[in-house]
Amino acid sequence: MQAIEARIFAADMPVAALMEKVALQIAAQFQVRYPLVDYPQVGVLVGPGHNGGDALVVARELHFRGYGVQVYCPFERLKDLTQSHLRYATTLGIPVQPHCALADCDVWLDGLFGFGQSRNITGTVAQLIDAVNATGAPIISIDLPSGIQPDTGQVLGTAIRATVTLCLGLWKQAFFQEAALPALGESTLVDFDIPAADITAVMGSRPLVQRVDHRWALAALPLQRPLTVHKYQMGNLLLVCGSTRYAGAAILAGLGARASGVGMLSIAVPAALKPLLNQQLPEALIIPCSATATGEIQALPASLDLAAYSTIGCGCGLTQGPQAVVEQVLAQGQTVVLDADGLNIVAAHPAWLSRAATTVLTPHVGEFRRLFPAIDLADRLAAVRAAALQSRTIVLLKGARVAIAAPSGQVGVIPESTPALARGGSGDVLTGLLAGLLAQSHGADPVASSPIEIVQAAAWWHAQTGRSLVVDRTQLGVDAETLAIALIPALKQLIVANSG
Ligand SMILES: NC(=O)C1=CN([C@@H]2O[C@H](COP(=O)(O)OP(=O)(O)OC[C@H]3O[C@@H](n4cnc5c(N)ncnc54)[C@H](OP(=O)(O)O)[C@@H]3O)[C@@H](O)[C@H]2O)[C@@H](O)CC1
Ligand SMILES: Nc1ncnc2c1ncn2[C@@H]1O[C@H](COP(=O)(O)OP(=O)(O)O)[C@@H](O)[C@H]1O
Ligand SMILES: [K+]
Repeated sequence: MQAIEARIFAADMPVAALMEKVALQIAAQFQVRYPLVDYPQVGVLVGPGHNGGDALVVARELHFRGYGVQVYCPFERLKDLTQSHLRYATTLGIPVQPHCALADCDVWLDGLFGFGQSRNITGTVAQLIDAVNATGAPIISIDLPSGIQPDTGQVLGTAIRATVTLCLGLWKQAFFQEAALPALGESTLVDFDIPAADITAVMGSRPLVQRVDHRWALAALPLQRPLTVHKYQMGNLLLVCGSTRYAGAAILAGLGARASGVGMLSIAVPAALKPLLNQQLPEALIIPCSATATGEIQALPASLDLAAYSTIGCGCGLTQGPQAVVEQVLAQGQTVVLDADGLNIVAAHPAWLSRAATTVLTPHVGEFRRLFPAIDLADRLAAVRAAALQSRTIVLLKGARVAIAAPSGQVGVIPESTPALARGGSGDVLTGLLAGLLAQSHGADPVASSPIEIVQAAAWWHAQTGRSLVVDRTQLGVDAETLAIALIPALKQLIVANSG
């Protein structure tokens, strides 16, 4: 944004005019959300840079509209434009205080720091932030909550916990980092007509980090089958999963795969699980495998032709016993999705990931650390990209903001999700779902989506299904089986809601 802004100013857009244009929009949104009758007293936090300048323009507008405005500015040196706005506010009679003796305010406007923040916040400024947070009144942050590092989302010592954040122009990366989530509140983008040419000049035609939205995701799903297909052209998926100890993981991955619409589903499990799997998934071909005394897969049947499958999903509920099975699967020439114990096994054998075909790894943070111990997770987006580049695989990092990176360095983020998904088994559903979708992309459709687009679509669909279940069933009601069964009705709703 700094580079884009520099281009706009170099093209002679006056800095003050851009600030005015943006801040008037913020003032308008402020008045809609916090009308004068209910929120007559406004506290405005002003920083030394242009974030503070924005805040002062809003303060001036709110003053003219009849709000009681109190400005807090704990800085002596301000940028020139910010200083001008402060002088004018003072001449209008708006009270300005340096620090923390806070008046009773009904709502706060946070204009301390925006995208120019990088240093730790200390002293009076930190005290001011903590004191405002402690008031319990709503806080609107301009651009970013002050104290949030714009790229990594890390808290710089302390941070405003915003009720609403109005992000200006383009989403800053912090909005997709888990570290920032508690500070962001409801986040909205304020568009101020950045010329597309300036964005492209700085970011290229395709930004390296992108939000996965409904347009991308729905376009990547195989919603229209060719009229004359047969089942093997709509994906032939093999799941290798389960153990006596973790039988449910195999069922949940199977239910996820069912929702993908895959043409043919086979599931290799320890022989003892076959009746259970048959009962739960009557459409699937259950392949009984020899088992160890502790109920883990010992070996895949010698007669099983792994090359016949378009995709293999491996790892859910496997335990760490079947190492040779994971090695055998990765030695095949088709797309492999590796999850859970498949990841834990491969962490000790990274060379197995050197393969020509597509590999998708779906670690949560713990599995990620075992797989990529040298990669720092403080910046999740940078970390997932580094992992994809290092392993030459597609890496899906699970969590509150799922991030998916391809070996090209491209990263997609799922911006909306729900903590209701933080529950055993919901990852197994995702693995089955995305493996089933990937299997279909090797079918009859000549304009199939790329693997990363499909993985992103699966993660988006999974998260959206969680969100829609919360609406019907509260955050307590999103167990993994319910999630798997809800995938299709939720997809229907998503298609209807986003059509036209
Ligand atoms: N293009 C756009 O999107 C538009 C942008 N606009 C607005 O401009 C904002 C960016 O403005 P900005 O560049 O002046 O940076 P901003 O964040 O206000 O402050 C940086 C100042 O804070 C200081 N400072 C930093 N950390 C500190 C600390 N811990 N403790 C103490 N001081 C600290 C830092 O000092 P320095 O590090 O340089 O010593 C510097 O003086 C942007 O977020 C948006 O609100 C709109 O007006 C128009 C459209
Ligand atoms: N706080 C959260 N908010 C949103 N989604 C979450 C959160 N925590 C976990 N998830 C999602 O829930 C799923 C959990 O997967 P995983 O940890 O593999 O569970 P399991 O192995 O038990 O199935 C992942 O899709 C992950 O992204
Ligand atoms: K701010």
